[in-house]
Amino acid sequence: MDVQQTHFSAQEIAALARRINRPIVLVGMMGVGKSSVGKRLASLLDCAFVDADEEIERSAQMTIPEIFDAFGEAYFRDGERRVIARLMNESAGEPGGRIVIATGGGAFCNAETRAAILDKAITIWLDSEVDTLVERTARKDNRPLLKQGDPREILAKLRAEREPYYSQAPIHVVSGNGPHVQTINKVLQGISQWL
Ligand SMILES: Nc1ncnc2c1ncn2[C@@H]1O[C@H](COP(=O)(O)OP(=O)(O)O)[C@@H](O)[C@H]1O
Ligand SMILES: O=C(O)C1=C[C@@H](OP(=O)(O)O)[C@@H](O)[C@H](O)C1
Ligand SMILES: [Mg+2]
Repeated sequence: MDVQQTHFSAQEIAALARRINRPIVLVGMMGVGKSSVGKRLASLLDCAFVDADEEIERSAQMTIPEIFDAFGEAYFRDGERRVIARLMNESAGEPGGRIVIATGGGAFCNAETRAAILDKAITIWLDSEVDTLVERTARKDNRPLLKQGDPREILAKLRAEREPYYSQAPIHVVSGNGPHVQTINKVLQGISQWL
């Protein structure tokens, strides 16, 4: 994403990037935009981007649906916990400690993972209405939890169950139906105000 598309000047974004001295971690429901917003945010801040789901797939040499199919959700959650612990530690090696990490939607519900992220990162809860989550998750067929019944019911139930965890993040950004840049502007503003 180009700086020109945001509400910020290149100088303002560079100055903000210099103030960031630890990982930025995106948490929130499936389809809220953690992966796609995270990638664009990292490119604007000129730092590395890691998607925890992709890391799990890379180390298992399997896709997430294949992992769920072959070994079940508990196995996936264990891998997810270990991968995020590793990413939180490795981020110290990035220039200025800056890196953007997109988590999978369930990761922040694990107490150990949540404590590590809250302790070491700038944590941003991306949040959307259920209708938006339904529409966005329907675009890709790679979320096994949504195959277990009606996706809208599952998303609404998980969103309500997980809100007590997500709401522990110090920065809350609502991602509406507009383009990515609208969410990015709110994220940049949220980080700037919180730092
Ligand atoms: N703010 C946004 N505006 C428009 N589309 C979005 C936005 N955030 C995400 N999307 C789209 O929604 C879908 C799911 O986004 P993704 O980043 O994979 O979410 P997550 O990683 O949180 O599950 C993708 O097609 C993505 O391009
Ligand atoms: O919410 C969840 O429990 C999950 C979210 C997915 O990631 P996204 O949030 O990036 O879709 C992925 O980790 C897995 O399918 C489980
Ligand atoms: Mg994702």
